[in-house]
Amino acid sequence: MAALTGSAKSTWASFLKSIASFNGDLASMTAPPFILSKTSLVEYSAYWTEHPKLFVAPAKEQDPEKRALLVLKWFLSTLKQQYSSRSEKLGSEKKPLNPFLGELFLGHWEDEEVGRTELISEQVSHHPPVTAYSIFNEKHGVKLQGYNGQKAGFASMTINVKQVGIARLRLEKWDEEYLITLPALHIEGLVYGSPFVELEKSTIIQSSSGFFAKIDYAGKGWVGGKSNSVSAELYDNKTGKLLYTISGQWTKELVVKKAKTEIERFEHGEKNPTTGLAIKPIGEQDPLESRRAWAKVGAAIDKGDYDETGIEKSKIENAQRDLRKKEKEEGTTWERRYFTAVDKIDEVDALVERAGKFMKGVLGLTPISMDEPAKTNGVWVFDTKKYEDVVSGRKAEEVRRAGETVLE
Ligand SMILES: CCC(=O)OC[C@H](C)CC[C@H]1O[C@H]2C[C@H]3[C@@H]4CC=C5C[C@@H](O)CC[C@]5(C)[C@H]4CC[C@]3(C)[C@H]2[C@@H]1C
Repeated sequence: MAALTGSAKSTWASFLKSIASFNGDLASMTAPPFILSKTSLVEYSAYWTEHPKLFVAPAKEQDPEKRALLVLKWFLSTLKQQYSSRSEKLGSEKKPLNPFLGELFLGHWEDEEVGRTELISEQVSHHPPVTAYSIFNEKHGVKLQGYNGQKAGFASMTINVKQVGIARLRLEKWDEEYLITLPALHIEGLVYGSPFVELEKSTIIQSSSGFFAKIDYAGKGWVGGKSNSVSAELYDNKTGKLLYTISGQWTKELVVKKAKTEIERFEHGEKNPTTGLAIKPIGEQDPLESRRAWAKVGAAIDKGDYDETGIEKSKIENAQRDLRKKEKEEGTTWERRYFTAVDKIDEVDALVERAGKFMKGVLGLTPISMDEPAKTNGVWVFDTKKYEDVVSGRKAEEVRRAGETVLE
């Protein structure tokens, strides 16, 4: 985005002042119009699998060590989509719409090689905002599910965001599960009115077959480093041996090494184009589906009519307030359509413990710990029974088959 001029500059300056008194809830901030996106945060779950072939590849590999490397490669390939695709498309990071409780984003990717990969994303909590998702490719038995929220702070003209929640990848064919933690990030470029995401600190991937990856993130401020730098190490839990490293920039090229020898380079962008997500035409969507629910707000944002944006947003927010009031009076709570909150997930706890032992015992690092469930109003799991009820009830197949528009 070109440097700000005129009124945009002054509104941005007052916006920056307002962030300084920021209370930690990103969604509550009223950002200047030009930074508003018409995309709701509930859509961001789709960034996990815009390369369906990479998502499914581990299921086809019978060697567990190579499978763990393929999962690491897939994970690293999602970072560019998750954290820099909006800057690339729109010129800077934008502020997503704050999803209302129960908001849905449903779609699928059709790939000639790996078939259909289904996406279900639901805003399972509004205070604090938490999105839960389930993404699965039945044909290859690959299932990703997870949930996430954000704890944000503001310091020296930077918004610091810690992600709460986890992602879990399950490979049915190998009866294998991977625990994936989420990177911390901060928003740079605020002072220029051109915000973008930089990742920081580190995350891990722990596989139930005994492989552990540690992924370190850094930006250009880092020892002569470049922006969007990443360095990952894949270990064998049993022997403690370092098997592979993958390093480079998560927005550009990554180099895979076995021990010290380079064995592969891979990158994204034109060489590895993403697959378009197919969603139902708005007219056929459920009223809770994001693009239908926010259609009038999106149209107002497209027109640049910020008064109308505000009016249409308030209609949605007031309807939500009335719903919450009614539930309170009736002593009911909103029925999540696809997800259920539980206190704990035994498989996850086992992977957290295994990772912690390896980090402390072999790597001399502070073990990871799970966020308290209260931070995300529970630990959210995809409820297959609820899903099947919806599918059978809705005969979703026929509706889905009726012409779909593939997005850009
Ligand atoms: C609140 C202040 C404000 O509006 O500033 C405007 C600026 C655009 C900066 C703040 C917004 O920046 C956006 C970046 C968003 C994250 C991007 C990617 C992901 C990964 C995804 O898997 C989960 C969600 C997450 C963490 C997004 C969370 C919301 C972020 C931080 C937006 C900020 C409001």
